[in-house]
Amino acid sequence: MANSDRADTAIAFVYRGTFVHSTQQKALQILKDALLGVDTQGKIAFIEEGKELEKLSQTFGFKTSDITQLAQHEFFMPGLVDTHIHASQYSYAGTALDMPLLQWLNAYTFPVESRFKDLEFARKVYTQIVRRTLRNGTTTACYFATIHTEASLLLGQIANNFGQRALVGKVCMDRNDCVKHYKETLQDSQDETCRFLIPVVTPRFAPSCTGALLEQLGEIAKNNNLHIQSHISETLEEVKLVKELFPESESYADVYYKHNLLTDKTVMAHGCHLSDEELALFRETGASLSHCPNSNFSLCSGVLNVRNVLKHKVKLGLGTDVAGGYSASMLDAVRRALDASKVLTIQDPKYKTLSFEEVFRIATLGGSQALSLDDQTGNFEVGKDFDALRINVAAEGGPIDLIQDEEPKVGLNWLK
Ligand SMILES: O=c1[nH]c(=O)c2nc[nH]c2[nH]1
Ligand SMILES: [Zn+2]
Repeated sequence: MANSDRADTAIAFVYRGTFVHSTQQKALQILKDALLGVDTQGKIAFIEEGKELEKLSQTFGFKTSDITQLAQHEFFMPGLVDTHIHASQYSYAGTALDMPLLQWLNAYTFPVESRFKDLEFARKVYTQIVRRTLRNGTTTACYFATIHTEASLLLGQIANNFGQRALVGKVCMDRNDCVKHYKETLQDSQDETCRFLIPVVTPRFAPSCTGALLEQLGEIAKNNNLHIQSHISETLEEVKLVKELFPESESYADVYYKHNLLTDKTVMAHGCHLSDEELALFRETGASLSHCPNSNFSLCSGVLNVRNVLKHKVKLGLGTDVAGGYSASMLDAVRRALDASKVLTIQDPKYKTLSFEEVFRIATLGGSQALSLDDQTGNFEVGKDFDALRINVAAEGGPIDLIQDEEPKVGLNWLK
């Protein structure tokens, strides 16, 4: 939209100062002394250099006295996007990390998740996780809830009340031989997914679902143009199990593909052990991956080769994967993603370590692309929602000690 068209919308806020974000071309762009206007719908009306003030105030009809000036040590950045987090598992985050995935699910996860039929327990945990992630700078989250529809709806309501952009999935699973009461019938899983408002169709992962359920979920997603989320190729043991359970499929990715669950609105967590052929299938279908390094280290699952994912032009976001990941902070996910990349460089010195700037992009713009929300959020482009964090690196009692007279640097320590 041209500025003259945008001028028709009333301006609610104008900020002047430093803006840091990513674009397709630049992993990290620092705009110093920029002016950003937000319209009454919360959308970015303009972002231009400070020297354009006169022209902008005439075009958009705001007074210079209305401008909010950021302090020297402040900047705006886009809200962080957590592309994979289990809200229900927050109740035991930071504990129970002494087993690999399949055993961990049976010993800890399923028994805890089965408690979410109790709405008061659900309200308590879901309020805490939404509060905590918002405090950590996560303005958009793609949540797994549990198999319970009412509690999953409650999570959506709580996120909405706190002002967090949330995709919420009622978990679907009609196969669970370990905690026998924590599963649904095929019919219930289908009916409850349809009853759930704005659902993210959420088959837990292929081993928890029969082919019949995967097929129904693929149909529901297709008929209603819905987002889809699941897990894929997190551990080698899981890959082997999927081969046994779905012998007719060529690969793990093919299981989802055959059931119409790999689309341009799909986000799959992990993908540590995907082959190049499977990555090509992701690229072809427009499906994306959520890189969850804390979880991958904590459950000893594997190390995602992010360079290879990017080389295959697969959309990629970052996820905390609470509680396989012990931290609900996306800043932790950024740090772990860098660690994971360095592990690969240690193993093969020719591996080009990811830069901080690249991981910043994956945590913001990449996440919005992975969730197919990049028309609304992810960076400071005109027309998108103003979805931002105001960072003060010199905040009283904050975690950073500034060296006098130095220019503020963008690094890994602006948030606790
Ligand atoms: O990290 C994970 N957390 C889970 O809850 C889960 N379920 C299936 N696969 C999973 N992986
Ligand atoms: Zn997960």
